[in-house]
Amino acid sequence: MADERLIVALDFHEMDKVQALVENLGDCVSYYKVGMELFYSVGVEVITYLKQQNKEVFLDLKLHDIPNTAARGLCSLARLGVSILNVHASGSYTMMKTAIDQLRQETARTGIPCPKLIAVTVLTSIDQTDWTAIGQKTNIQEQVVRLAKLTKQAGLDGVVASPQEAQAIRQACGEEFMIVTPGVRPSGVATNDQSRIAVPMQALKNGASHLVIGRPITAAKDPHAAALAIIKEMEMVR
Ligand SMILES: O=c1ccn([C@@H]2O[C@H](COP(=O)(O)O)[C@@H](O)[C@H]2O)c(=O)[nH]1
Repeated sequence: MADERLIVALDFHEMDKVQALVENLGDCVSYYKVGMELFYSVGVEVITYLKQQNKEVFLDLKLHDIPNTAARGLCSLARLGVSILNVHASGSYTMMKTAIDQLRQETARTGIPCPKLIAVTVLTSIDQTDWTAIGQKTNIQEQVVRLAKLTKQAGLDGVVASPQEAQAIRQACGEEFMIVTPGVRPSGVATNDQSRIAVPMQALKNGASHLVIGRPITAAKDPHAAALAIIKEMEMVR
């Protein structure tokens, strides 16, 4: 049976690959993430398909723009009926506050269910070398916690962060705050371009509310078996 804390990233650009994977995983996965590759290739069709399959959708387009543009973009995306949308926290407190206020007003006005809005802190692919090269002087964890607190103050529902920072965010932002963690790799599986990683059990122990996992499932020889093994590991932490 599905563990609602697992979100599988559908990083494909063809609908037939999406359909094959969703059929293969069946009832063991109830939540999918649609990112730029898939949405820019296929568009709304993939959201319609996943909702027809009774799946929840995290539409991961990571908006990063001036407050009005980001907020209006989110209001347009909310019409798709997805469960989670996101922005970059580095877009500023003002952008996040404008975004959540307008999203709540617009969904209340139109009767559309309001999606959760979360903010990306520091991408899980970024390591200390990348971090220093873009001119950052603080350590990554301090910056992640700073952005998580700002996200909470702006009124958003949670953040995207690495499992390595989940414990510090949980302490700073409380039990109700969503902590969605990509950068999850079962033991012995390729890390690919991820840097700040943890195994599924550790991510949950650190306080993650949801795990986003793509290639360890989608690129596995047997995706169904890979998903079941991850779910079994996750079930050890409740
Ligand atoms: O900081 C971030 C934000 C988003 N992602 C997304 O999560 C998945 C991870 O896929 P894997 O194949 O498990 O690495 C991917 O869609 C990213 O765009 C992230 O990895 N890190």
